[in-house]
Amino acid sequence: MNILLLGYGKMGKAIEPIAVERGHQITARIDAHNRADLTTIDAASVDVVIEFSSPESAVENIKTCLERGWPVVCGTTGWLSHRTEIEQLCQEKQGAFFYASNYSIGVNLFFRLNKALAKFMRNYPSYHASMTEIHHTEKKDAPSGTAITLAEGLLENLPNLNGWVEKPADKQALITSTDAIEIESLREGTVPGTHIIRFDSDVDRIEIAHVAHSRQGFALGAVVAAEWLQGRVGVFSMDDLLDA
Ligand SMILES: NC(=O)C1=CN([C@@H]2O[C@H](COP(=O)(O)OP(=O)(O)OC[C@H]3O[C@@H](n4cnc5c(N)ncnc54)[C@H](OP(=O)(O)O)[C@@H]3O)[C@@H](O)[C@H]2O)C=CC1
Ligand SMILES: O=C(O)C1=N[C@H](C(=O)O)C[C@H](O)C1
Repeated sequence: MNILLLGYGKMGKAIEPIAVERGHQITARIDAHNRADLTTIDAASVDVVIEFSSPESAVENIKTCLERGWPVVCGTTGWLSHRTEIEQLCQEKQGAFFYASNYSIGVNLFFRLNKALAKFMRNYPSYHASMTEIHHTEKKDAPSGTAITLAEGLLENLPNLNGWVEKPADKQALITSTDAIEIESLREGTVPGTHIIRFDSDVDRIEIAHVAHSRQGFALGAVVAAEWLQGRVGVFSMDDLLDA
């Protein structure tokens, strides 16, 4: 495949060697400085775009690619208030759009474990769910896209909860609102991505965690999604890929 890397920061640079190793070519590397090239590159020279840019630029980037007829694998987080708009454009253009808040297989297994645990905890209302996510200090959005997906998985399965809230930075202890999941976002060093789900009662705690050791898992997942998307039309997620 000929891949256009849209966003050539930490993720774009992690994706490139994996894509090449798997036999693909990088047609172009686009960042904020040469973004104008997106409209001039020969459309036929691109089989798929892998988009990891920034919350502020993702929507325009995706729209430009769909307008140009390019399938898009998007990993950028923090833009989902525009999701419906993008999905409608994809449908209108008969295009292909793949989105995941997290492309690593491990996190996608963890999403399923999280839902299963939530279902199990439904009958134990004395336990209250909360979450901590830890990322590197360059991360622009909070909570992480992955944390929001995890919160949605809990909310689907715990009817006594009515939403999620961000834990204020100056608050000491997590918990104890009974009807919302509190999400704590910590920014430390170069941490690639850690997510911890807790169920606390007055007497104990049940905890599950996913810890990424590097960006390799995210990058490999994005390339596999790009391969899978070839020849498909529609809007897709990791569940479509994993269950195919
Ligand atoms: N779904 C997943 O599995 C994962 C998602 N992410 C998400 O991916 C995104 C990118 O992460 P990361 O690579 O760490 O971020 P970086 O900040 O390291 O890189 C962002 C890149 O996007 C470029 N960029 C900024 N604005 C534009 C624009 N208008 N058009 C084109 N490119 C632009 C930057 O260019 P310049 O350097 O010139 O400013 C830079 O090359 C984040 O939203 C992050 O949360 C990250 C890891 C995994
Ligand atoms: O910005 C990051 O680095 C990451 N972002 C994604 C998110 O917001 O969930 C995925 C991963 O945790 C790394």
